[in-house]
Amino acid sequence: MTILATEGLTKRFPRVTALDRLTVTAGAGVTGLVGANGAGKSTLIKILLGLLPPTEGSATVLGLSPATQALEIRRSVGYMPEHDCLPPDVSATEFTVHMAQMSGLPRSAARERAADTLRHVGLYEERYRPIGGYSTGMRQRVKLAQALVHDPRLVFLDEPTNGLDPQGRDEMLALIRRIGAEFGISVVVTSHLLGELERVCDHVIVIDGGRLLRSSAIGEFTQATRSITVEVEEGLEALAERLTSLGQSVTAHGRLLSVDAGAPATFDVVRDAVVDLGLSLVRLEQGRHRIEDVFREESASV
Ligand SMILES: Nc1ncnc2c1ncn2[C@@H]1O[C@H](COP(=O)(O)OP(=O)(O)OP(=O)(O)O)[C@@H](O)[C@H]1O
Repeated sequence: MTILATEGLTKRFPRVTALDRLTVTAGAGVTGLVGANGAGKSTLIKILLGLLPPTEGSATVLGLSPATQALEIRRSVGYMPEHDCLPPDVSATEFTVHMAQMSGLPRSAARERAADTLRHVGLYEERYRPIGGYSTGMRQRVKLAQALVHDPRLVFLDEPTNGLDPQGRDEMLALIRRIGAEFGISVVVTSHLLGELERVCDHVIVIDGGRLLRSSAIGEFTQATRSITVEVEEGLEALAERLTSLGQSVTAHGRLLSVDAGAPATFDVVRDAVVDLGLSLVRLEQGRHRIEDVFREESASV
């Protein structure tokens, strides 16, 4: 089943072309939409929702046209925007019930759905507190709840991990996986980090400067870009030398080292080298790729 398709989709603003003849399709499941800041991700979502008209080209969402069937699309699609303007003086329950009613549910059904949805996103205990006192992570969950409350077939999540600490990010990613796997709702989720989407997506679309760079199943991405990122407080050069002498392929990116992880043992080799050299480890992560790395690989392989 195709959940979205674009054909030559172009959006020109007076000073910038945000989308440039984008032709892409995505099927059911969790799709990651990846691109650096300004790549055109939010513009694409807004066009798909019928909130912005394209300059040229066409698109469909769940087989519907955003140009002529935006209301039908909003009935079946949820949207978690990147920025929020949540009212500070109402509770998550009041807000989510209100959003459910806005999408056509009667009050009693809206209350029931809001309670269920808030429980699913992990906001049940705090649901009667005013949103003004919520942390960033809780606000993100309110935004997610309002996107899910009308039981959509598809949700667009625009940068849902923005502003979250590592634990909050992990929790949000786990929730996204559950939305796709347990509730059977298709998800399109944006991020500027391929590494975090790798963990939850079935398919990834990469855009750069409004153009399609790549669209593939996640397996093809991870094979092509598998690496380990390591950051130490001091002694990065010594670590790079040690790893190179151990036969590892190492690239420095400022304060970070990226190590090709061809073999499963590479992770242990890096950890042992850090310990042997007595370095203080800040970060050691598998499979976190900056989007720029994918761009480099793509242009190198052209
Ligand atoms: N309403 C607008 N008027 C003029 N330019 C705009 C408008 N909306 C977006 N743009 C420009 O279009 C380009 C793409 O923006 P968009 O918000 O779609 O990118 P993005 O990939 O979502 O990045 P970010 O994560 O930073 O929001 C940017 O150069 C942005 O400045």
